Amino acid sequence: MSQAALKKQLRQQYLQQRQAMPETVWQHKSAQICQHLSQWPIFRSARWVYAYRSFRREPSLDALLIQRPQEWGFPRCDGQQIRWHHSPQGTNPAFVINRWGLEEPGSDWPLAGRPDLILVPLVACDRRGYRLGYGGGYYDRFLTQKLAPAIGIGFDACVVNTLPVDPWDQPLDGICTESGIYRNLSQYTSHH
Ligand SMILES: Nc1nc2c(c(=O)[nH]1)N(C=O)[C@@H](CNc1ccc(C(=O)N[C@@H](CCC(=O)O)C(=O)O)cc1)CN2
Ligand SMILES: Nc1ncnc2c1ncn2[C@@H]1O[C@H](COP(=O)(O)OP(=O)(O)OP(=O)(O)O)[C@@H](O)[C@H]1O
Repeated sequence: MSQAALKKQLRQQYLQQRQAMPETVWQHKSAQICQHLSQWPIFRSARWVYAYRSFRREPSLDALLIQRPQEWGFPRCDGQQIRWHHSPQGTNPAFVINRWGLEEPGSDWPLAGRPDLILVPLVACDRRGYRLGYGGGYYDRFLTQKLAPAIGIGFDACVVNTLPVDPWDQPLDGICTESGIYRNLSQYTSHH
């Protein structure tokens, strides 16, 4: 099987597993992830945090977005690139639903500042920090800029020993799951 086909198969497997998660479990685990992040010094001292809107049962960061008067950047797909937009404070701008059904900032929102921390949604991730996403290569292209620590956000069930790696894959600097934050992924012991 080609590497692309293998990645596709793994992507389907992990997405199916995640979609089967009951909503209450998803809410509880998302809240745990938000709790870990909100207590993490690197998060607390970050001014600009690049985040995402939960899609297909990705961990929800809503509890943080509400709680923290931080400067948040959200991704908008513009051709092959991600553009990061700022959601202005004190207002509640309506996200736009894009062609995948994903919530994006409007193209007229102001651009975000340079990130201090990047929260990267995972489909799956391995102990070396290599991740599997939706297959668009958006984060791989963006993370080559190495603007800030990139922390994968996912549930324990999506962390595996090894994923197939392509030359363009950018390893993450850590992950946060419902069981904690792992800067050096070798510290991560399986929770499932
Ligand atoms: N919440 C969230 N926002 C995000 C991302 C993300 O992973 N999570 N992205 C991270 O990149 C970007 C969006 N990337 C995406 C890439 C592909 C598909 C998608 O659904 N693709 C089709 C076909 C894929 C294929 O060609 O095989 C599909 O899966 O059906 C969705 C989002 C930017 N915003
Ligand atoms: N730095 C880059 N420059 C050009 N193309 C890239 C780059 N990084 C990734 N790509 C392309 O993007 C696609 C990424 O596929 P892959 O299956 O690794 O995506 P993914 O990591 O799951 O997706 P995503 O990063 O969107 O979550 C590949 O077709 C690859 O050729």
